[in-house]
Amino acid sequence: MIRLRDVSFRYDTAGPGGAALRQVSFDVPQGGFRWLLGPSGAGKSSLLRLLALGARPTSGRLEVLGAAVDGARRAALARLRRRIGIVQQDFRLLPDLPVFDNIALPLRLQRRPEDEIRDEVRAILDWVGLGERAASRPPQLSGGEQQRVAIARAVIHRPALILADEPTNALDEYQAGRLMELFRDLAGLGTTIVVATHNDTLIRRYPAHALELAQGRLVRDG
Ligand SMILES: Nc1ncnc2c1ncn2[C@@H]1O[C@H](COP(=O)(O)OP(=O)(O)OP(=O)(O)O)[C@@H](O)[C@H]1O
Repeated sequence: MIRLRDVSFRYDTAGPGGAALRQVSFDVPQGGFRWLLGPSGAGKSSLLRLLALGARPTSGRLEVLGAAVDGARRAALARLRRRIGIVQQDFRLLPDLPVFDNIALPLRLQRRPEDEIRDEVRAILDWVGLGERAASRPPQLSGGEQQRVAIARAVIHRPALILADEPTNALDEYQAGRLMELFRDLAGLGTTIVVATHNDTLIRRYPAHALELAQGRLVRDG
């Protein structure tokens, strides 16, 4: 469950009048899927950053997974963050760690036993078609392969909320379709999912409730 009420956000470095989000209000129920749309600079990444607890609103009220973010202690935010899976536009993989360990990170943070971790990582590596690349380092992979590692890392710990910024931009149509089917299955199991994209073909193929931003304001919720 996500709830925003009159959320505004301005970067510390922004000039006068340069708010990235202006009085944005919406709800997403648990298990809801939302496209996040809008032209470049509209505020999509900024909104995802707030939802990922990477920054706090400048004003307004934000609840993520049912918890109020304003005033929450850092330890509480850190616990909440572990229930969120994030696919960033630039993947943010650790270049010196093998693919296996990149994907295992969220499970290691949960202190899961190593034999369980091995089984889970192997299964998801097969699902993303990278079963043979477990020992490779991210810089040895293509863009699409790196994006699939980032997706695997975002979903492996079965987060309650998935936030994805252009998660298909390096994928081919077949892989993008499989990702959308995974998202649909996960939403059906109660995962809340927000996906920012410019991919019109994908949006047409998978029509869903959309949140649309323009110059930091929410101009569509439906
Ligand atoms: N680190 C930053 N410091 C200052 N201003 C920023 C920063 N990041 C983004 N902005 C500004 O905030 C506004 C919203 O940017 P944001 O990145 O959220 O847009 P976006 O919709 O995600 O764009 P894109 O589709 O290009 O990724 C823009 O005016 C941008 O210039």
